[in-house]
Amino acid sequence: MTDVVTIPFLAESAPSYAHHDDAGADLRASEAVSIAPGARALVGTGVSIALPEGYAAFVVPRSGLAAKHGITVLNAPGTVDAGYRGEVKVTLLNTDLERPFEVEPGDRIAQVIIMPVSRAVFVPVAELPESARGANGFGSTGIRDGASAS
Ligand SMILES: O=c1ccn([C@H]2C[C@H](O)[C@@H](COP(=O)(O)OP(=O)(O)OP(=O)(O)O)O2)c(=O)[nH]1
Ligand SMILES: [Mg+2]
Repeated sequence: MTDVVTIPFLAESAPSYAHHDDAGADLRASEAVSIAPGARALVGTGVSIALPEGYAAFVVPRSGLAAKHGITVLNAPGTVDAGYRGEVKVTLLNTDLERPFEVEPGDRIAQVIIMPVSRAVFVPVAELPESARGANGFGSTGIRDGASAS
């Protein structure tokens, strides 16, 4: 394990890593919420953190909830700024159009990844340096090898 970042938190318990080498620490719901089919809900975690300057925390979905229940994080990755001292919340979306999803307090509903982030200085220029991709994007390379892009 390298680059251990110390993060002060306010709560009964911290986000927790299921394994020592996991990238994501699980966030627990602090409240019971029923999410109707196709609906979203802002779910509290009860946790507030103080990230060191130069870091951010990204709230991302758990694959098991996505694959088994159609639950995702609507704004993934949710961005927690270093200066944010409020409660970390998770915007869950129930993509299942038939079954509601029940959140109970303590349920591990999402995970948070702590990352160093660069601070940019945006500099206006007359033209940008050339690149192989240029302005191509949004499917320009296609999906299947050997087929023309569409
Ligand atoms: O999934 C998330 C995303 C954000 N936040 C908190 C921490 C973050 O620092 C703050 C603002 O997030 P963001 O910048 O994404 O939201 P905004 O809509 O731009 O709000 P603001 O105008 O407050 O920046 O909300 C969360 O708790 N969970
Ligand atoms: Mg913002």
